[in-house]
Amino acid sequence: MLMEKGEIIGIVLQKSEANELQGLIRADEEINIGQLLLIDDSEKLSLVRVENYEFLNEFFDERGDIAKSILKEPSIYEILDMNTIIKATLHLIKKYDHNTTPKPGSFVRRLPEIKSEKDLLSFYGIKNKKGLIEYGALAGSEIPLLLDLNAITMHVGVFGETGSGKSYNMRYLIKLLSNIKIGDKITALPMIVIDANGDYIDLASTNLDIVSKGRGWIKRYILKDPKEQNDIKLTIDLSIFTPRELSEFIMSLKYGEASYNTLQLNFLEQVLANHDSKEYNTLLGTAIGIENLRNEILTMAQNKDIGITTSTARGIASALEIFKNKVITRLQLVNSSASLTENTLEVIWRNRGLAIIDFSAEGSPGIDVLTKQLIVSYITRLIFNYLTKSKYNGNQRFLGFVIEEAQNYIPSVDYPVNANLTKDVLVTLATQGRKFGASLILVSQRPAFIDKYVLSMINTFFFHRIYHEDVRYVMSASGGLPESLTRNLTSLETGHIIISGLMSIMKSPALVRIPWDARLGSYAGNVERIDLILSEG
Ligand SMILES: Nc1ncnc2c1ncn2[C@@H]1O[C@H](COP(=O)(O)OP(=O)(O)OP(=O)(O)O)[C@@H](O)[C@H]1O
Repeated sequence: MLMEKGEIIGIVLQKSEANELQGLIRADEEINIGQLLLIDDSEKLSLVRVENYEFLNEFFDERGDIAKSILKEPSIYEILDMNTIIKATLHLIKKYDHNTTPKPGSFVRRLPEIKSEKDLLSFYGIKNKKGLIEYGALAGSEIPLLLDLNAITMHVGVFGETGSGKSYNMRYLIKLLSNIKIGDKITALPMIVIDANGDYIDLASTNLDIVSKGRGWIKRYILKDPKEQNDIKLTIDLSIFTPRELSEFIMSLKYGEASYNTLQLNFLEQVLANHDSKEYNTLLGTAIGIENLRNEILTMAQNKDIGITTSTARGIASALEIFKNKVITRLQLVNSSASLTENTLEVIWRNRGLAIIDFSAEGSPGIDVLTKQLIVSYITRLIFNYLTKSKYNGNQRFLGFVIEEAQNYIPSVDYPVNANLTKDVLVTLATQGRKFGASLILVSQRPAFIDKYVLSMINTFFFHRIYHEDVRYVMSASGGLPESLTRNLTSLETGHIIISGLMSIMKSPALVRIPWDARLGSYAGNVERIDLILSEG
């Protein structure tokens, strides 16, 4: 390694288990679990991760006189401080051009200062940065973590409790994926973002320049009249769905998921199946079409041979009325010439575009979870169809699909949402999509509520601070996150993230900090200080 080495902050005491060292570190050194440090054994360098640490003091004996006098006499803290040291467990993750375990007495150093690209390459032991993007900085240093863009199709999870910084991280990732430098060119990964709370919509308006260097097409899809230049009214084409799926959706709107009457469901399915799927947009997408369908059903109920009662038919008719009010009259969601189609995906691809589907109360007033699922299901199908057709025609395409509040679309059995419409198609996209260039980026506050099978297909994890309840689940699903790191996930600071998995060139989990950038931080989810706002005006 050619670069300068970081400052000495401690020494290695002994080797404990395989790949684990015990070390002593200065007490005034700010270290964090998951942070990387360098071990210097007479110029043989190794990289280690802080797996655990504790403060030790030679006076520590709770029954001793000194302990008692500490409580009586605060000034003794100074003496105590002088005699305190950090004992740390360090996990070996990389040896630089040697194959020996650092001996006791080796120096523990901070990570080096990186002054040039050459330093960066030698730090990571690589020849060039092709396909790699710089992300944040390894904790306790200014060294960016390098992420392998080519592993993004192995799917990504961004998990953390409310307020842990997921949206900011996602905005940062979108910024990076919108400014990918390849040679002299700046390009971008084509992306569709399901924006649950309007945290990304400014990227299509006031903060467009953050993402526009590598992109030629940036739009926000909303469910109200578009007023801004880059706004598009979202409409979808129902002919992509089966009669069963549409019937389940319509009956669920009235009765709740899985609480509908199967007789009604089956009958509606049968009636829809009698029509050509091309008719669905007029039949279900217009007030007249729905009126005709209702009449068709009520008339059929008169015919005793058909075998449904008038009350069954009325139940269906009333569900259709609710569907009309919620989805057609209010949201005007259906149109045979939909505003988002496979052709749109081709436009997104060609322009390295970004489509933000705004589900916030402002962009889509009155939208419910079921209708969000219908839309996500529709988009997932478009993506799958588009990418598979392109690949079979010899044109490999790539598309990143960011889904916030992923538990609403691919819930685990413990989560009180069924998501019949989205779950299967998203599982298919996760399993097969990677071959065709689909990259799922799932964002959630509660990874424990995401379907285990889908979670097992995620190969890169960005862990923010998570809830205690999620720890066990995360350990089993993420595969390979060491126990002490996992336990520490519940107390991570906002802005600190443990990154593990295929995209991280480190290959081993590491603690990374993402710098705060005020412009990137100005978004809907950003919580203003209540005291400051109240004191204004
Ligand atoms: N890297 C960071 N450095 C400093 N502050 C940050 C950082 N990331 C986020 N924050 C702050 O933390 C707060 C919460 O961040 P953010 O909205 O991204 O959290 P979240 O996990 O998306 O929350 P929710 O699940 O409720 O949407 C914001 O007010 C933001 O200002």
